[in-house]
Amino acid sequence: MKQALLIVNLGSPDSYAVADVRRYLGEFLMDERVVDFSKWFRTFLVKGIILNTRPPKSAEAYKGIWWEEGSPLMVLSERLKEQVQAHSDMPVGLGMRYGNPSIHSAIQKLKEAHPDLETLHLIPLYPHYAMSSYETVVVKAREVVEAHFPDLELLVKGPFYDDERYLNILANSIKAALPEDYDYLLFSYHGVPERQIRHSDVSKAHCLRLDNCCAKDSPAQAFCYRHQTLATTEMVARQLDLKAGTYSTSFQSRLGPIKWLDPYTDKTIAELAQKGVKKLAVVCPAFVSDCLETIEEIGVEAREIFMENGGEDFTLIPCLNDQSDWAKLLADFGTELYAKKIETTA
Ligand SMILES: C=CC1=C(C)c2cc3[nH]c(cc4nc(cc5[nH]c(cc1n2)c(C)c5CCC(=O)O)C(CCC(=O)O)=C4C)c(C)c3C=C
Ligand SMILES: [Fe+2]
Ligand SMILES: [Fe+2]
Repeated sequence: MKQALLIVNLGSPDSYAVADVRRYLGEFLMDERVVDFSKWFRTFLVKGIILNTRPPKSAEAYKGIWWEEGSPLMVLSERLKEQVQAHSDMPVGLGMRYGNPSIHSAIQKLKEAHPDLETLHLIPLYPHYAMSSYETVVVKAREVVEAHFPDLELLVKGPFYDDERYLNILANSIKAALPEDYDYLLFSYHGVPERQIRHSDVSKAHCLRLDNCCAKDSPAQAFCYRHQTLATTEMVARQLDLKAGTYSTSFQSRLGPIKWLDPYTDKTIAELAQKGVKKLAVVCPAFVSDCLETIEEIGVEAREIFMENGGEDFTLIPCLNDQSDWAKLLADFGTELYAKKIETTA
């Protein structure tokens, strides 16, 4: 078999032990595309402050969501890989940007099983472009291939937030999980610092520099997480025939005192409850697998905020996880031709 498909997700700690969580957070947050300050300031912030304070709290949160087989993100990614394999003629591998199995070990495994491997189709498991998610996977995979597998051709799938098939699958999965009777649907995406949106703007004149930038056509949109998430909400809302005023977008999971994309999910949920929304549903389309950020931050913390502010019924819509139509789409992405060069802002 000369071609293989590699799907790559974010990764989780090996266990919820504090030492494993510290190691994982260290690798994650020392990534220059995640904490994008100068090396000395990143080192001071991450190694000097965050790794001395955050791991016990994060470990406790991981413990609360951990399954018998492991971290939900890992288990669901593994199940997804199996499903994709069931729909694909190519061998399918699974790698994680941080932690295990690394991208290197995933490619190694494919190469060992298929020594004649010539072409690797890489699909970062992120629908949207962000330097801290999609871009860092692509850059890492290129580094690994260049350093260890120089004869391997690497073809990269671009962000697929606007692919009609993906949007159909997402809309249908939301429809299937929405209660018959609900008041409001919130689209909550993982946040990113606003400085990262400006950094990824190739024109350096558009994103968060013009009023209403994300609604204005620009080459910057190919790399603008804010544009791509807002567009996802609108395209899904159209498919679900949602009425204005019954849905909106917010951003979750911020870290530290700098400005992240707003509106923030926690504040939005409190405000919705205070304004009289009683039955709220939340979907998290930046995540393709349920994980700490969906199960705990939305399923537990956001639910509490909603109830404390007068809400009555809270539904967390599951991620696409290992559902068959989604796995088939990934297999189809793998067999389609991605010979065009995928640019990054790197
Ligand atoms: C500067 C910090 C962070 C940026 C920027 C960031 C972007 C980003 N992250 C995801 C997806 C996931 N993040 C997850 C967990 C997580 N994220 C951060 C920080 C940043 N993320 C931290 C510190 C953590 C760990 C948990 C914690 O301590 O709170 C996860 C879940 C992982 C799991 O094991 O379940 C995902 C998935 C995206 C898509 C993104 C940019 C768009
Ligand atoms: Fe994150
Ligand atoms: Fe934008």
